[in-house]
Amino acid sequence: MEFRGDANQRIARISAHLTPQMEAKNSVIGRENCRAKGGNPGFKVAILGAAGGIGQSLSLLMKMNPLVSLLHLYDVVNAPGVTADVSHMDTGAVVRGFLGAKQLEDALTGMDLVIIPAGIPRKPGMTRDDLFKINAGIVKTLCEGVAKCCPNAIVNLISNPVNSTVPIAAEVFKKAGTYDPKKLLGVTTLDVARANTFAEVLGLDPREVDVPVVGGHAGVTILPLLSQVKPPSSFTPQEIEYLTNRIQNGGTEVVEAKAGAGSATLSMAYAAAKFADACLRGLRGDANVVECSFVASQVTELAFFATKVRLGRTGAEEVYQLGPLNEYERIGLEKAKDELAGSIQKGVEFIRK
Ligand SMILES: NC(=O)c1ccc[n+]([C@@H]2O[C@H](COP(=O)([O-])OP(=O)(O)OC[C@H]3O[C@@H](n4cnc5c(N)ncnc54)[C@H](O)[C@@H]3O)[C@@H](O)[C@H]2O)c1
Ligand SMILES: O=C(O)C[C@H](O)C(=O)O
Repeated sequence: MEFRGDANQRIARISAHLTPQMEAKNSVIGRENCRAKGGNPGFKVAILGAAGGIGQSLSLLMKMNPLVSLLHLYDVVNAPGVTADVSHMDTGAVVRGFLGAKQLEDALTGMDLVIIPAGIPRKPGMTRDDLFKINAGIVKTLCEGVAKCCPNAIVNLISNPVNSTVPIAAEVFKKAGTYDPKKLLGVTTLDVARANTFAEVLGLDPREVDVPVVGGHAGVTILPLLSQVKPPSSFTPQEIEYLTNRIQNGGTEVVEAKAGAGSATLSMAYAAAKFADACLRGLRGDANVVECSFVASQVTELAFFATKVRLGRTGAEEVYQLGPLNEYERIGLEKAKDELAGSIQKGVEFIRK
C-alpha cells in the first residue's frame, strides 16, 4: 500500500474511506482515475434507500461487484451504520455513507449508476398501487436530485409501484431537461428470476432456463411468455395457468409469508444486483447484454412497457419486440395493457398536475 503525507493525514483518510487519489480529486474524479484500493478502474454507483430491507443486502452485493470502484450509500436513517459495516468487506469498492436530505447531492454527484429501492413496502392485503401515495413523492425528490447532480447516470428504479414510479421519474427528468429514455430502467428482474425458478416443473436447473417476462410489475401486468422459454419446452394448459398465476402473484406470496414484516428483500436484492451488473457490463461496452426491463417503449401503444432490452454504453440501446405470442398470451397482453395504461397515466399526472 502506498502511503503519502503524515500519520494524521493517513488516519483521517482511512476513516473517511478515501484513497489519496480520491481525496485529491474528490467526487469529480473521472472513471479512469477513480481506483478502489489497489483495484481496477470501475464505476461509481449510488444506492438510495441503502439502509432498507433491499438496500442493505444490495449494498453488500454491490460491494462485492468488481466493476464498482466507488459505492455511495444514501438513506434518511441508519446510513452510517450500514456504511461502516459494509466498508469492512475486503473487496475493491470504496464505500461512503450519506445521511438525510442535506447529503443527497453529495451522494449523487459524479455517479454512473443510481439504484433506487427507497420507499415503503407492502403489507398483506395491499396492492402495489396502495404504495403510490408515499412512494411517488420519495421517487420525485430523489429523481430531482439525480437530474441536478448526475443527469447522465443510468437509473435503476425499484420502488413500487414501478408501473407508475418510472413514468414519474421520466416526467421529473423531462421537466429538468435531462430526460434520456435509454437511461431510465424499471427493475423487473425479480419477475424473470421467479419465472425461471418456478419453471422447475420442467425438471430443469433454473440457471439454464430463460423465461421472458413482459408488460409491467404488478398483478396481471406481469406477463410471462412461456411460449418463448429457453430451452424450448412445451407446457400443458394446466401448467401454463399454474405458472402464470404463481409468477404474477410471487410478490404477494412473499408479502403474505412475511405476515406484515415487509415484502421480498433478499430475492429482490439478488435480482437488483444482477440487473445492476448487467447495466455496468453494458456501460463497459460488453456485447449482447440483454435483460427484461420496464422502459420507454414503442413496442405497444403505451409509453412504457417491459420487454427484453439490450444494454450498452448509453443504457437501453435496443428495445426488443415481443416476438410471436400464443392465444393465451395475446389475451394476457390485452389485460396487462388495460391496467398499465392507468398506472402510467397516474404517474404522469402526479408530476404534471
Ligand atoms: N421492483 C421490484 O421488483 C421490487 C421488489 C421488492 C420490493 N420493491 C419495492 O422496493 C421498495 C423498498 O422495499 P424494502 O423492502 O427495501 O423497504 P424498507 O422499508 O425495508 O426500506 C426502504 C428504505 O427506504 C428508505 N427511505 C424512505 N424514504 C427515503 C428517502 N426519501 N430517501 C432515501 N431513502 C428513503 C427508508 O429509510 C428505508 O431504509 C418498496 O417500495 C417495495 O415495494 C420492488
Ligand atoms: O410484491 C411486492 O410488493 C414487492 C415486489 O414488487 C415483489 O414483486 O416482490
